[in-house]
Amino acid sequence: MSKQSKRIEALVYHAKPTPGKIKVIPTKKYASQRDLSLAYSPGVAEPCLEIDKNVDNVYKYTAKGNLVAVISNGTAVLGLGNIGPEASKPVMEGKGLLFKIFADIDVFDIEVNTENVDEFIETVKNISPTFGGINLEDIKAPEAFEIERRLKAELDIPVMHDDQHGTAIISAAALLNALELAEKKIGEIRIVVSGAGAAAISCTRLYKAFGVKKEHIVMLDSKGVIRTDRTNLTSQKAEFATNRKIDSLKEAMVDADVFIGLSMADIVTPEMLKSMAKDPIVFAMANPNPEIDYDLAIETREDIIMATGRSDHPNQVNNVLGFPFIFRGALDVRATKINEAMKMAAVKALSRLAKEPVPEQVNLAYNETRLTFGKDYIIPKPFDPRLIEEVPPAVAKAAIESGVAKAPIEDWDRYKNTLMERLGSDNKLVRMLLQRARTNPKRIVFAEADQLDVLKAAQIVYEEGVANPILLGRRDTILDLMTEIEFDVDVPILDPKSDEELERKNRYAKSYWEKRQRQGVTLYAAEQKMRERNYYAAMMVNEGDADGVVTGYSRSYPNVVKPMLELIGMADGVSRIATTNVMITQRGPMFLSDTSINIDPSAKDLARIARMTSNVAKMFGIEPVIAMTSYSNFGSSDNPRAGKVNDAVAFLHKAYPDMIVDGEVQTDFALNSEMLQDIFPFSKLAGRKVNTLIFPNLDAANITYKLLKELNKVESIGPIMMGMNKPVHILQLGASVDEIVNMSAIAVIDAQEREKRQQ
Ligand SMILES: NC(=O)C1=CN([C@@H]2O[C@H](COP(=O)(O)OP(=O)(O)OC[C@H]3O[C@@H](n4cnc5c(N)ncnc54)[C@H](OP(=O)(O)O)[C@@H]3O)[C@@H](O)[C@H]2O)C=CC1
Ligand SMILES: CC(=O)C(=O)O
Ligand SMILES: [Mg+2]
Repeated sequence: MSKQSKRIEALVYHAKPTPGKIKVIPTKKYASQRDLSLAYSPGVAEPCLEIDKNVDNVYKYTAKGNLVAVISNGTAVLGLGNIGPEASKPVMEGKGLLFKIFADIDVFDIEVNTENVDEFIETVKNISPTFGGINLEDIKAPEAFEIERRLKAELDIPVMHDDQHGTAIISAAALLNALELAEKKIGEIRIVVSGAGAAAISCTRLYKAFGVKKEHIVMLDSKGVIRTDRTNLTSQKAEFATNRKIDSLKEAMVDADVFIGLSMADIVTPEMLKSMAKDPIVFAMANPNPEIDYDLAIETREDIIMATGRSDHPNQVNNVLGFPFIFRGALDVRATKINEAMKMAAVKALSRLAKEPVPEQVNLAYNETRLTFGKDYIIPKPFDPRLIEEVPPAVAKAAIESGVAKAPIEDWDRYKNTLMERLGSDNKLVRMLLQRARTNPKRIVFAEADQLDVLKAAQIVYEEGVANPILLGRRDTILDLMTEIEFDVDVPILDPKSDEELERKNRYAKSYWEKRQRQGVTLYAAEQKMRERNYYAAMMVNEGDADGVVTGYSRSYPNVVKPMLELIGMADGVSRIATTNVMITQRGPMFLSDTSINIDPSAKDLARIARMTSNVAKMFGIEPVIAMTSYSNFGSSDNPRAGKVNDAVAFLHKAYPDMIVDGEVQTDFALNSEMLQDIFPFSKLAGRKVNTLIFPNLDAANITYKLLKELNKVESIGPIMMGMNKPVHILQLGASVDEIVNMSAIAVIDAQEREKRQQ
């Protein structure tokens, strides 16, 4: 994507469909008059009085305990400088979004219109009763130091200037790991720090606390090397002034072991890198563009360990890895501060996590076969679900031990469970899916691209780099719609009904005819068939002109399945196709099968459906725990309908003893592990969290998934086709744009998986 189109993409992302990135959602019922009389006057007076009696009750009756203020005055926004409060708002909203998706913390972003330190402090103090914590952001040095120091002293809720401490924590964890790889001792390294602002000063202080020697540090600001003989240094800069008689970054870099960039883009040259010591460690963390381009640095030195603040290269050293989890831990024990012990605990947790085996889910999200601790993986990835399990408990423990926790945790297992559940209902899986598709996009045919929603989805997957769409349908309609939605790019458009691309169409017809000429198909009939979009799309995949198909938006499911089965067929060893839907529920992703194809599957079919669904769950990086559902429990009914499910279970237990599957079981027992454990302790599901439900027939599966979708507004991915010979994915009639986008990502990943298996 060109710089210009990235720019437009970013602007459109922020502008549409609703300006900005954050909104407020009520957490209580508000449907009836009764609800409103509780939510507001008169009912609301009761919690007011309770809080008036005891101010700590504010944590019990209001959102304070989970609410963080992200506050800036816009004086040091990323590496963009002093661009003012309004221009800083997108960054602050962005932090709000990250707090929410990574740690389920709610945020109000607050942009304050003052550069005066006293006024700023007064403003924050005056609004602090609303919040459980204060994240100061993008405030320039040296004012940032005084603002943070005074607010910490004067408020009894955690205050952290993230550019200082978040960055220090993440980069220290990465530095410790990089030094381990380079086999260098922290007490011996020579380090150059470019930048002497909020981030650079705090990072360097923390490195010193971990053992870097002061005499081994050279720090630079916009005026050059900070030397002891320079006049008018701030006290923070003076802390790191060097006795060495050098003037420039170029001189400082000679024989340095580590470069820390917290200044601005493109100030480091390849020559400077070449002059560094063996196995140099370079953290170029200026945002959005680093001190030296990642690729240039890698090309320049083979032995480099390189990190940037960006997400599009390995080793993203960015405070996003810290603030959500640090505040989570601090809020959960009602810490009055974020102190050194808590910061150190976060550093250690992050550094340790990078050395542990990476869960398959993370490999899948980044399309890596095996991420392992090494030069390209010195710090965990932001999408790693272990971050919320590991970092907040470490921070919370340190808060308790250092005596700043007002509500210490007693049951740590329970706490860890609540942390996991916090992320259960978000759309993490969808993010992972799109992220993974993006790493190796495939050519996907959209067989109904002349339908507005299908075309919109094709536009999104194109612009997000999820897939390379091929648009099939009436050319004029497609072109008109493309103009309407400003999808102004050069993607292939093919119209099966027209006589364009006759050579291709004839080729498909001939190939189709050759396979079926002894089944009564004439060449003429084959040519006619190729005018039909689904036949044409299927032939594109068969002939290797596309990697997958997404279709079915405007036709009934069976009408689309038929041509796909006829042309593409089932995969080797498969005797039945089926579908599964992934429902993104409060308790996490749930696989429901078979939602679209087999009306009344036999016991053997049910076993096959369970087996195929198990494979799809693994493709998502999820270890399947499967309940074979019914209206009865473990033989409690002798009706053949329940018996069928029981037989399927018996077959699976025998053929696949390692599969975690059991039943027949009612859905309430399946979903309530304690109840199951109490009454059916012998079950393989007892004490486990079921994530896959296999239904006894199509009625039950289809009704359940649609009910969840409509009544509970549960997001659904699918129906995902299982058992086809090629990546063909069929939408439900009238699927939404989001559903089509998700399905396209599935088609891409399906194609990626098949490619991997062939290699
Ligand atoms: N990856 C991450 O997670 C994070 C990255 N950052 C990045 O760090 C940078 C600084 O942020 P922050 O500390 O908050 O901002 P500040 O405004 O507090 O500090 C900026 C510092 O950069 C110095 N500087 C400017 N130009 C140069 C130059 N050519 N050579 C050396 N130093 C220079 C300034 O010098 P002077 O003192 O003379 O003005 C100042 O000391 C930004 O690019 C920001 O995006 C920040 C936080 C987190
Ligand atoms: C990441 C961040 O906080 C910054 O660049 O300022
Ligand atoms: Mg910042």
